[in-house]
Amino acid sequence: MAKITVNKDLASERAKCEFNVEELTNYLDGGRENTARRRRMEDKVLSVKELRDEIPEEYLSHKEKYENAIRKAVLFYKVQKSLDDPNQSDHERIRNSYRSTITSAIFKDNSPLTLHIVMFIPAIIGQGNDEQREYWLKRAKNMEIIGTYAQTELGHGTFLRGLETTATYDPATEEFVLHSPTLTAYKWWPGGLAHTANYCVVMAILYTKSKNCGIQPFIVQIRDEETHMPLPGIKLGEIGAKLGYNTVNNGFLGFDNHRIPRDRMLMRNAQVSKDGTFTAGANSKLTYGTMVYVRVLIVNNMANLLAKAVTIAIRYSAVRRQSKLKPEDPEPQILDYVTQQHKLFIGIATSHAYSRTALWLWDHYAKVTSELNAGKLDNLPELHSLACCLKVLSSVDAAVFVERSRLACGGHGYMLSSNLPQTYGLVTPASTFEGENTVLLLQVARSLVKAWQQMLNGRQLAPSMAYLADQKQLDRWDGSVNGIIRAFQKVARGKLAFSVANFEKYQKMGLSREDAWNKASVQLTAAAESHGRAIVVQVFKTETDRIASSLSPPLRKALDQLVELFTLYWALERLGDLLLYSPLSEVDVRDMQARYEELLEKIRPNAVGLVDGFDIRDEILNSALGAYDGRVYERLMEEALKSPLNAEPVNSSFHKYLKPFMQGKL
Ligand SMILES: CC/C=C\C/C=C\C/C=C\C/C=C\C/C=C\C/C=C\CC/C=C/C(=O)SCCNC(=O)CCNC(=O)[C@H](O)C(C)(C)COP(=O)(O)OP(=O)(O)OC[C@H]1O[C@@H](n2cnc3c(N)ncnc32)[C@H](O)[C@@H]1OP(=O)(O)O
Ligand SMILES: Cc1cc2nc3c(=O)[nH]c(=O)nc-3n(C[C@H](O)[C@H](O)[C@H](O)COP(=O)(O)OP(=O)(O)OC[C@H]3O[C@@H](n4cnc5c(N)ncnc54)[C@H](O)[C@@H]3O)c2cc1C
Repeated sequence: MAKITVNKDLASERAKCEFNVEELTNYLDGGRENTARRRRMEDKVLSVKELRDEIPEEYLSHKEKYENAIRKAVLFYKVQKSLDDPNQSDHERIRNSYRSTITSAIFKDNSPLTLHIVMFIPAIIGQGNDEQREYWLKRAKNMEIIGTYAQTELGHGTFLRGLETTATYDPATEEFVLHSPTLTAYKWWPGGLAHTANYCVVMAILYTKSKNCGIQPFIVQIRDEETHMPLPGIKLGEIGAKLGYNTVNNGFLGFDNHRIPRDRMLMRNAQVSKDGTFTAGANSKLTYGTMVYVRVLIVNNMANLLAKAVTIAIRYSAVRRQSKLKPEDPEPQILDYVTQQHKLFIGIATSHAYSRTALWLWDHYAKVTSELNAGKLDNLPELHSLACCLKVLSSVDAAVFVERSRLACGGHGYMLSSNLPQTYGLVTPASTFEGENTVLLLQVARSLVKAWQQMLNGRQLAPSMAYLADQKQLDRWDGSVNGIIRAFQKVARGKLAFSVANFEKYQKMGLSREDAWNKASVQLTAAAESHGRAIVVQVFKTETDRIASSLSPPLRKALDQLVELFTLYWALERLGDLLLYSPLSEVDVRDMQARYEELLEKIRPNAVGLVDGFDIRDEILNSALGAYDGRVYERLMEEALKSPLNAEPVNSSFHKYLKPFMQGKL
């Protein structure tokens, strides 16, 4: 194997690291064996030369990008399938894949098969009855059919009860007639819908016996299995170029009285019998289950994407030298500027916070799902609320800290060859898809207001909201991490009390419940956000304490520093709230600021070790700035030379336009 020459600054950073990087990687993976398994899988995928791009994706046309993505998606699927362990349960498979970022080595802008894996198959599992699962899952898992999840319409994404696509049952033929009555009823956005999928789960308003029976899922064939032509009565296309996700093949779909057999309604929850009788499910919101599942997965996805961005930015900051700290000294590494540490170390801590939270949430999701399967629905509302608030916080924080990582790389962060802009393109839509963030915060607020009323009625609250019933004053600020967590809970409680009071005040003033809710909604979403912050900080601390207790002291210390940094960062960001709702004094604030700065200093020697610990290979980082060897300038030039414009010394446009223009002939 060729010897790698590592940039000397990066090499000396690695020599400084106080803990064992491999131990950190094992901790993140959940054990040495998991690290080994992940690496074996990466080795195997990366050994397939055809999965690499010869021409960087960014220089392909829109059409070529899609065709290239499909070529790789098929090959990638086959390699992955050959590595699949059939003895793993679905729960284990997903949990074990939480640290896998290998998809990024193949697609800078995501795969056109994502929706098949992430939503189509889970929708069949969650919404199909036993018979339907038996038939459709086999076909979907063997990739005999490719599907997507078609819910959003041109006119409605958030408000599902406002969807316009109808599925009207015709008992004479025992068929549903799918129809898009208006342009705004067209399905719009589903990934893979344009040219990839031949089936999809369509969410439509069911009408039977002339009654609106709410939104129900239908499995609908949209293309011929042989020719791939759209079926009669189906209008399909691609929605066009976007900020990111350009290889995901998002599409539109319209129905012109398209008929499907009765057994294509996914009937795990609600059913329509042959004569058109509708039987409702135990809870109509079980139909929204696929979204809850993906919201849970998104938390982890955000942690992984942020780990990528911050790895690139930290390594670059160790290599890049700029300006002067002291006139007599050489230019320092930009990582020595405390402002740079302030920009980036929080990204490392945030990725850790959400990867711990994501695992905690996944286990909780699995527990509640098995309860739901046994007909116990009590914990569904709390799961919905948790999935909403953690999806919101993780997507907002990831977008902020990925963009901050990009900005921290100066001009070079603007280059596509840094892979930071594309990474931003992958995180930012998560604030919109699977439930627009404000809307989801309002769902969280709704559950909090309900909990508040339950508390006033002396009823027990769901565990994640139990702190609301803690009436004890926080009479002394002790500044400890646990003390700050309690203060965050007080903030959430105080903001909720304030927004409930406002909501009630507006109603007493004569506003309808709905108008009062709307008027109080800025405060309500702020309370929901604070509730989410309190949960993330607490889960990060308790899960780190629980899992890291067996680690070596130096690694334990480094992880505790990240937990403390994360806690202090948010305390300082939310000073106004803490001053309002906790006994924080000016002296305490100054103390926190000093501790925060000390922490940056303590983390500084470990910064490169911490991102090395994420163990994200160069092929996955896909970045001229972030490669392990730190050959930043050489790689930037190598990538620049790949620009098609550099293939010839004089471009033909010179002769065609520039020259005649400069000579006054044009
Ligand atoms: C298998 C995978 C394994 C490995 C992964 C491998 C490879 C992939 C690699 C990485 C991928 C990993 C992760 C994913 C990352 C990225 C994702 C990729 C692509 C994303 C593509 C995007 C897809 C989509 O966007 S699909 C469309 C999503 N749309 C939405 O989310 C719409 C949002 N709107 C709503 O949900 C609802 O309209 C609403 C806002 C909730 C309101 O609904 P409604 O009006 O009906 O309800 P009310 O407000 O009146 O509330 C009534 C009542 O119901 C309760 N409620 C609401 N929702 C739920 C629910 N879901 N569950 C339970 N209960 C619910 C609500 O709280 C109210 O209760 P109360 O009356 O008691 O107050
Ligand atoms: C990259 C990407 C991939 C996607 N993939 C899919 C897919 O595979 N399948 C699919 O079905 N959909 C998909 N979607 C669609 C996505 O789910 C919707 O965009 C999302 O649910 C938001 O709906 P909307 O676009 O209609 O926004 P809107 O609901 O119109 O939101 C616009 C604004 O109105 C505000 N607003 C709306 N309702 C309220 C309210 N009640 N109270 C306060 N404010 C409100 C929002 O906060 C926001 O500021 C995808 C979207 C993106 C960006």
